[in-house]
Amino acid sequence: MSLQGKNFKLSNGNTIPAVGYGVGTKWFKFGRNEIDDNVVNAVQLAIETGAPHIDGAEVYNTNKEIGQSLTNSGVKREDVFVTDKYFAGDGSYQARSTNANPYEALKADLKDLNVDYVDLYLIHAPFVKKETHGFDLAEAWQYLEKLVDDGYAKNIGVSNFAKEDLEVILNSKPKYKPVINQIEYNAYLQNQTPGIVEFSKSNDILVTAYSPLGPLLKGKPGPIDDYVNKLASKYDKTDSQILLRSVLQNGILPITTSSKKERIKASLEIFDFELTKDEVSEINKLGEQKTLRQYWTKEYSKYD
Ligand SMILES: NC(=O)C1=CN([C@@H]2O[C@H](COP(=O)(O)OP(=O)(O)OC[C@H]3O[C@@H](n4cnc5c(N)ncnc54)[C@H](OP(=O)(O)O)[C@@H]3O)[C@@H](O)[C@H]2O)C=CC1
Ligand SMILES: O=C1Nc2ccccc2C1=O
Repeated sequence: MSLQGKNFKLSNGNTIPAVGYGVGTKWFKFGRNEIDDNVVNAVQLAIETGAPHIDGAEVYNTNKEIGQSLTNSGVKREDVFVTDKYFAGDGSYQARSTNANPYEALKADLKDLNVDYVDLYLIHAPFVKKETHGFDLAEAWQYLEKLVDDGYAKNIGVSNFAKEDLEVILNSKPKYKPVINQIEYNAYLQNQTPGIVEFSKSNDILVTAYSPLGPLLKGKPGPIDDYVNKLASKYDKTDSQILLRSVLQNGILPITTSSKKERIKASLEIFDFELTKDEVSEINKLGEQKTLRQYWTKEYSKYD
């Protein structure tokens, strides 16, 4: 779970590149089934710029594009870390995996991704119910464990899980514990759900942060603006690099994205400087003055 160079070490001893490139959000194309060359080109650009970690999901409907970009770039399979996610759906999102269960879902996704295995498979959100899915959360987890045993996933984890959801899995005597909880995290949302960062860390579950640049993109004007900008001048970095670095120094892995080569490159150049402990604390402290939540608002904005 600790940062070692440009990787985090996971509780199972495996490693994960410490910055992820997302193929959801601006690339999300649920319901559009033709291959989108803009997405192929963007992911290819990211891989060719050196991004070693690609964050996809069935619901993004961009797995074929990821597969195409892996082929086009000629990158060796072992040199890129590929994540996929099982989308259970729920009341607020119409989308739902078209497959019967996570085991069948990943096997179908591997064909689109044109790979034999993924490095990480996540349950995209905890809204799995026996009545609607035919299996509960603990049983969903067993499908992921079987994917590990059968060689289709190297690591398994969860996303958007609250403490209670993690407890369901941890208390079910799992064969493998979740190694990751991917949640929305930025200076203005330091816990997607109450106490989730501390709870995840204390169970050796690495927190990964989606939408880490929220304060820059959706949070302005805001209480961290001037301070982040001052640090950017001090370290000769961009505001976004300061935000990504502060996420890392909170022991959390940032997942960002961009269509622009310079920004992709900048997102990978956050390992050659270090904020002081006080600077990270100050960003966190200033950040507490504001809340910014962009995803799963129907489920979680009750905590704001
Ligand atoms: N598990 C889940 O439920 C969720 C997972 N995710 C995952 O996380 C990924 C990242 O999420 P996202 O919210 O996009 O992350 P970010 O907060 O990093 O925002 C990325 C956006 O910022 C822009 N950007 C990048 N660098 C800069 C910069 N220096 N200055 C100004 N704008 C910049 C990019 O656009 P541009 O092209 O203009 O650079 C892009 O649209 C997703 O693609 C997905 O894989 C996201 C949401 C939910
Ligand atoms: O990237 C994403 N965009 C989304 C929109 C709604 C729910 C989940 C997601 C993602 O994971």
